[in-house]
Amino acid sequence: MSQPEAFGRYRVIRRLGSGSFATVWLAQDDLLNYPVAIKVLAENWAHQMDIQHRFLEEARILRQTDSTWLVAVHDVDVLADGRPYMVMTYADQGSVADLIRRGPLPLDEALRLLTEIGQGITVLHNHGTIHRDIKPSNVLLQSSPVGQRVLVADLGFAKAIDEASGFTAAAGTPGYMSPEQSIPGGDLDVRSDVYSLGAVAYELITGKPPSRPPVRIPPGRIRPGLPRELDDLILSALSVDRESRPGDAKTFTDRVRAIRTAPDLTKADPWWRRYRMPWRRAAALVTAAVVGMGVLTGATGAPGVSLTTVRHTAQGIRMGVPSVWAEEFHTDLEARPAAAEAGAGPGLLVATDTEDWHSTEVPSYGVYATVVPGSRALDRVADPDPCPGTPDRREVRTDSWEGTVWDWPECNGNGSFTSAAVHQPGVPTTVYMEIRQPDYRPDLVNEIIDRTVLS
Ligand SMILES: Nc1ncnc2c1ncn2[C@@H]1O[C@H](COP(=O)(O)OP(=O)(O)OP(=O)(O)O)[C@@H](O)[C@H]1O
Repeated sequence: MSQPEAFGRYRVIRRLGSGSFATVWLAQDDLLNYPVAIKVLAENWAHQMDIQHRFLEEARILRQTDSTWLVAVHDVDVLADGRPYMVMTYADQGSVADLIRRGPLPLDEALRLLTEIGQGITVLHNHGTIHRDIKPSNVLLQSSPVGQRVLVADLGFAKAIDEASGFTAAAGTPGYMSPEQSIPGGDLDVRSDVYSLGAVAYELITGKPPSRPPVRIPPGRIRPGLPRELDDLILSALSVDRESRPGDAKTFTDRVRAIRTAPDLTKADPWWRRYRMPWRRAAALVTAAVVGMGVLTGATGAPGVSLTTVRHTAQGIRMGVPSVWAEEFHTDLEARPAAAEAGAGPGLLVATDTEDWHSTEVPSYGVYATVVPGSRALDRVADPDPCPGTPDRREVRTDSWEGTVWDWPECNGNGSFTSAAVHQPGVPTTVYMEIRQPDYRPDLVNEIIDRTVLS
């Protein structure tokens, strides 16, 4: 759409962006000398009555609710060609999605934003409306004399609560929408929005949206040191069973507020979290802070590979991991069933993707290690079939370690998979390891085992 000169008395300045149904323009109200955002329904939708109805319904809800926490609609009108438009508050500071992209937010700021978003959704729930598409890009930010203000926007999917309990078409954004929203015909209530609030909370705090439901990894695993109540609240909001979620946006928001005002909150945020920096650097600092990390470069038995030493003090284990794999870590990952049955506790994982480590259908490269009491043979601790086919079996014997290794040089199209059970000569403690590599290198497996130290 080329830039129009004006919509009524509003002089167009520039395009702010386009979504699936509309284009939004920045314009100036010359009469009141004030900037506004104007959302115009796209031409190809303007003659579809249901879309036009939904567009006007969005404007009506925003006009009727008239809340500090929601984008306000000042006016609606129709262009000569039949396209309706609405005149809204201009959010001059982008969206929460832009903010998250810039790096981790200090915990207090993340919780402030979450409280304000929750207040906006509470206003909608009190009005009898379910938003159905809460996500960081639909939460806008506006500067105000008292600082930055949240404006919940984009009610294009919003629905009256009493209509939503009957047949409801699937709508929402994957990653943020509740499991029941993806079922066409499913009946919805305000707890679908509570799920999305949980997903936004997860992303505000960790920098990434939660995995597909069921979500099992608490945000505190990714950002250690969070108050326990916050982990519990976010995981409960993300429950597949909506009975286990907080009952509505107000209940959720009240709990966020209580966590935010608890006296020891600042202790949960180490000094370096109070500064903005790219997520990757912050993640490296988390690794350093929690497991203790040093980088070993130079001569290693595996040429061309620089190893990062990671140490997990509580489990008394130290490992060398190729630095390029040391992107994420998990200090407490449950072992696979066979190792767990043999007595293995949760172990240390350092990998490119820690979320789906146990699925060999998903690419992830790294090392997992856990300790099993006693001298255990590999076939007593390793799953026999993490990958299709029969593994290559070999024995390892170094100065420090002896044991057995199974290698699947090619596993489900996602590189190689190695299981190993090793112990120090004469010491009745077994280390069970899994190593996943993009290209199979047995010399690197040997190197990783050789450098592992138990204390
Ligand atoms: N009131 C506003 N002030 C400033 N920018 C806005 C405002 N409303 C929308 N925008 C921006 O305009 C763009 C288009 O918004 P729109 O709501 O049409 O779609 P979207 O949310 O990006 O996508 P979709 O509707 O497909 O989910 C977005 O970049 C949005 O941030």
